[in-house]
Amino acid sequence: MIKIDNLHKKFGKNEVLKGVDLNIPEKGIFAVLGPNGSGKTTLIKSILGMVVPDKGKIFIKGKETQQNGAYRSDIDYLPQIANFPNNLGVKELIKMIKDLRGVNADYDELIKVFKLEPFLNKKLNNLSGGTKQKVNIVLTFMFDSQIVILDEPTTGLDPVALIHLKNLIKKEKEKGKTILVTSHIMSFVEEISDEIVFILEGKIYFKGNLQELREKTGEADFEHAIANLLMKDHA
Ligand SMILES: Nc1ncnc2c1ncn2[C@@H]1O[C@H](COP(=O)(O)OP(=O)(O)OP(=O)(O)O)[C@@H](O)[C@H]1O
Repeated sequence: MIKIDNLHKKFGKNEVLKGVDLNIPEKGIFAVLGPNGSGKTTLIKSILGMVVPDKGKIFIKGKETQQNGAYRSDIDYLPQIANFPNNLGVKELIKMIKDLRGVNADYDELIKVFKLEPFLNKKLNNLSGGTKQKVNIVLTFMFDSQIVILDEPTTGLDPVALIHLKNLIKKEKEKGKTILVTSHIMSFVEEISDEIVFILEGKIYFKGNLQELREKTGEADFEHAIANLLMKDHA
């Protein structure tokens, strides 16, 4: 579904991606993990065409992304920091994004699940961080693309909203979607992920399922297994 060949990206002298090779098959939840600043968002933005790599190729469904931007309409994206226009109301924003995208959007159920009805006519700058994130989630999941990319989707969510988010992600996977997610919340990653993709020193240091991760690190506990990989950073 997503194939990345020898991807390089630097910002000034800061070499962030140093030859990333990655193959993400169809259907499943793939967690992109790594230390702060390791390049998770840079990798995601490269897939989305929001960062232009210095070298390397990205293929989505077999088609090279740099040659045709049309593939982007096949991806639903939840950004780490959503910069909403603050003077818009929630309902107006939802409608605006729907019209911009120009495809079918289904948001009534999502608004209900995340209990956003009381906020529909409120301006975005009057909302709490967690409520803004719920709006961010609605804007992502109201579409029905084959690929879903979620950059830190749990930020600011209360435990009830977190449960709804997890159910939503699992439900989307059952529809056959390919979901890429970054998060620093290990219990969340452990519960939802089929595979872990771990970035270290600009490359994919590990890719495999939870069992393979346990075997590689010798740690039965997921959080300790990830910490074990993270500590390789300081070796
Ligand atoms: N537009 C940019 N200009 C300059 N440097 C950038 C830019 N975007 C990212 N970087 C740098 O690239 C490195 C990787 O950043 P990135 O946001 O991809 O990391 P991350 O793994 O997502 O981090 P975190 O876990 O903290 O969210 C960092 O050192 C960051 O400062």
